[in-house]
Amino acid sequence: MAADQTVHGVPPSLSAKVVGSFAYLTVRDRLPTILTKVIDTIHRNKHKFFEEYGEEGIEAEKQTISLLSKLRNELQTDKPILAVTDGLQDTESWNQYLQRHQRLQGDEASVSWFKSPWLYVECYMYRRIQEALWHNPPISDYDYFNEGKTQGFFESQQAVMTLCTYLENINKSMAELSKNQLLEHFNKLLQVSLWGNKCDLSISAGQDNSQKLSPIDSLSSLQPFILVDGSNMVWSTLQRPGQPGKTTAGRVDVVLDNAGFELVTDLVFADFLVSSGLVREVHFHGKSFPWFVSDVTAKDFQWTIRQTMAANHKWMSKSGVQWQSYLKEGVWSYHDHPFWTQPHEFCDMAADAPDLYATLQGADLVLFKGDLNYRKLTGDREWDHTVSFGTALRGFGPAPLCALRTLKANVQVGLQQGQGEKLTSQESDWMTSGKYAVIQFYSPKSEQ
Ligand SMILES: O=P(O)(O)OC[C@@]1(O)O[C@H](CO)[C@@H](O)[C@@H]1O
Ligand SMILES: [Mn+2]
Repeated sequence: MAADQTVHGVPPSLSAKVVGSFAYLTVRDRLPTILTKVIDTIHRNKHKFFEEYGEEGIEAEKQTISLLSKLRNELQTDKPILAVTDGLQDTESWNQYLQRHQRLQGDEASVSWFKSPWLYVECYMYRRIQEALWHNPPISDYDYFNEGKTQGFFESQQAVMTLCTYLENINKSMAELSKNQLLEHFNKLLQVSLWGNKCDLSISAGQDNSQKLSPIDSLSSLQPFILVDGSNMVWSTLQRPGQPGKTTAGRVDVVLDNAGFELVTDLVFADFLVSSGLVREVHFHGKSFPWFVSDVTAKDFQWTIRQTMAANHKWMSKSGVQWQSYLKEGVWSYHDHPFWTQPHEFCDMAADAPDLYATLQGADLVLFKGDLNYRKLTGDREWDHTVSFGTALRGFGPAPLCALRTLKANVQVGLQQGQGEKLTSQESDWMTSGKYAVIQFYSPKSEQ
């Protein structure tokens, strides 16, 4: 697919080649800032590497920083995108993707940071950071974003306690709840998970943006900022009125986004789905290495549950213990397929990661958290706002799905006629401020 023109009705990819665009400002300003913070973090932890690995640790720190400084220079001087040179399992896939773009864009020189699709170069930066660590074994498994993710969790403690208390009050009266009361709690916790996505360290280039306000009390004031609300279709997808051979509750897959408070909101929602009997099992999908500053890795997932268990707060620790046992029983499971840390638009998944596509086809509902997932669902292209979500998905539809996203990039589809123009006239940055959100549902069945 040519990246910079409308072909067969598919518009161009967002790109930094458009001077002044959000993609341009991200590649010019925010990505170098994030990269510099990674370099500073590694340099600041030099003593830890020495304590743990002696001189080898010091040498590894030095070599890593030199590789990352070279990467930053490539980025800032718009050099050609280079092949990945490490031995990770997805190296071949990344280099095939590069060759695909080199064929599309004509030659190697034109596949550069400011001339290629924004989605590609932003994902590529995070993969090159991992490559630098991979080349320096003593510190290869160091998580250079860990400090920001753990700080985000600790700074949100008040909100976490409020949320776990709210969950406990629901769970202890679950048997007496009417269907309407259940629906009310469902909608509230779905929206808490939606707004948890505001806590994203990539958009803030690492600046703290933990949850300070009560996640429940602030819902009504946030309601007007939900631009598309498909909650009712999410709810009805989970009802199983005598579906042939499917009397038991279903399976929900959650494609996670950020660690910290957002992850807690996802765990609380998943707890409610199981404890209410709506859902039999939940599969969580995270990232296999540090990604977009605050995205969840396996270590973050386990750490967050352990921290919640160990909290000096009755309902937090009760929740953490429950979550640990869900994992042990297999009611919950955690997966981290390499595809989630590759640059592909999701319409490529069936071809490029058929095993993952088949896994998602086993779900009754797939929730996609956050902005990057939304960009990949819609291909990060310059769609008109009134194009339907189904059109933008371009055939991606392993199961009924719902995007829970606060808007932090200038791609948004499925709006009413005039809705985008009205928002632009009121607030020019409505697509990138993180103030607005969508609960956007799509079912492949509805298209048959
Ligand atoms: O997926 P998330 O965590 O909600 O957001 C990811 C993000 O911060 O990174 C990109 C900007 O650099 C945008 O996709 C978005 O702003
Ligand atoms: Mn993220």
